[in-house]
Amino acid sequence: MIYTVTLNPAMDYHVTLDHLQLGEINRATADQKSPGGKGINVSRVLRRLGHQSTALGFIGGFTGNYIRASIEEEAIKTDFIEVEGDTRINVKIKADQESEINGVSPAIFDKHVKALEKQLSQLKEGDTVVLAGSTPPTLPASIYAKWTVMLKEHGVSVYVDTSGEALREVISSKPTFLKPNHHELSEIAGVEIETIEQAIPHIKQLVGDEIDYVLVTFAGDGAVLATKEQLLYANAPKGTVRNSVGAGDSTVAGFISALAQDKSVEEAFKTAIATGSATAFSVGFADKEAIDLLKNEILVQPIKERGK
Ligand SMILES: Nc1ncnc2c1ncn2[C@@H]1O[C@H](COP(=O)(O)OP(=O)(O)OP(=O)(O)O)[C@@H](O)[C@H]1O
Ligand SMILES: O=P(O)(O)OC[C@@]1(O)O[C@H](CO)[C@@H](O)[C@@H]1O
Repeated sequence: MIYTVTLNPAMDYHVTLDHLQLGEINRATADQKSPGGKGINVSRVLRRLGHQSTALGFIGGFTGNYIRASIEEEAIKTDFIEVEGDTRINVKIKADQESEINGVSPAIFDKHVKALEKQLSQLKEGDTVVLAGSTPPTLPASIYAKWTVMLKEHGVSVYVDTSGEALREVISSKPTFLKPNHHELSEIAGVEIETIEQAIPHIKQLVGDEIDYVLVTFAGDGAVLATKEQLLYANAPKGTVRNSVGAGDSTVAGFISALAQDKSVEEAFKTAIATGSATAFSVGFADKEAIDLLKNEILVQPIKERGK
């Protein structure tokens, strides 16, 4: 079974306007709400790719009810822990450029964490868990690392997509899969990384730290996937970006989907990038038809390192 964990879900409120004028009243030309948070997005894209998953995490209040109802409507299983405060609202502004204001998590207490840990402790060999998104400020940044150790001891594959301190902390717990974008890789490495060439030693270091799959995305400039045996590059297909919210989550879902169908690592990488780009080129999330079409535009090739 596949489980996604979203500790800090959100009702995403997307507003479109021609131009954002700070310090003025801005009037949207369109708006839309959607259930969000990285793990929840992974569950939604997995569903579109034909896979069932159970969405776990903390939800509360009217926004929490909205999230549960909307994703259950998409036939996604949920087993959320209820918290007292309202799940946050994240504002996604699409004007001349994209801007985001992510809200604050409701307080999460020990009893909530214990309830989630009980669920996670029941997972078995062969299960897959996605730990995705920010960790609420009332929880230690080491929480993903702690759970990764416990889950891997139970034979569970652990996919992690997070940022900041939680990302730095999780590396030593050896998750199965890590998906930093190049800005997050810079944070891990402590140096600015702008090119694939600059990224390679740091990506190899993560594989050396015994992470099975390290997938680093460079938005429209392609991506690198490293395993112990392979170092691969994939181009990103060309297209008009309509919405980059959830593109990274779609990448994770595409990778899991292909491996769940016993596809090769190269095919999983190609599916991951096609799924990420199909979402970037869509108004909402990618659908399977768009993903399959984009796969034809992606070439996965080994990276030849200088002097080797
Ligand atoms: N300009 C683009 N052109 C084509 N594909 C894109 C573009 N931007 C993003 N993507 C697709 O989305 C994937 C993830 O993008 P990115 O590197 O921005 O990761 P991220 O920051 O985790 O994403 P998110 O926007 O969800 O936070 C890329 O690997 C690519 O497949
Ligand atoms: O604040 P976090 O947890 O880092 O990210 C949350 C978020 O921006 O990520 C998703 C897109 O990846 C959105 O649905 C959601 O609003």
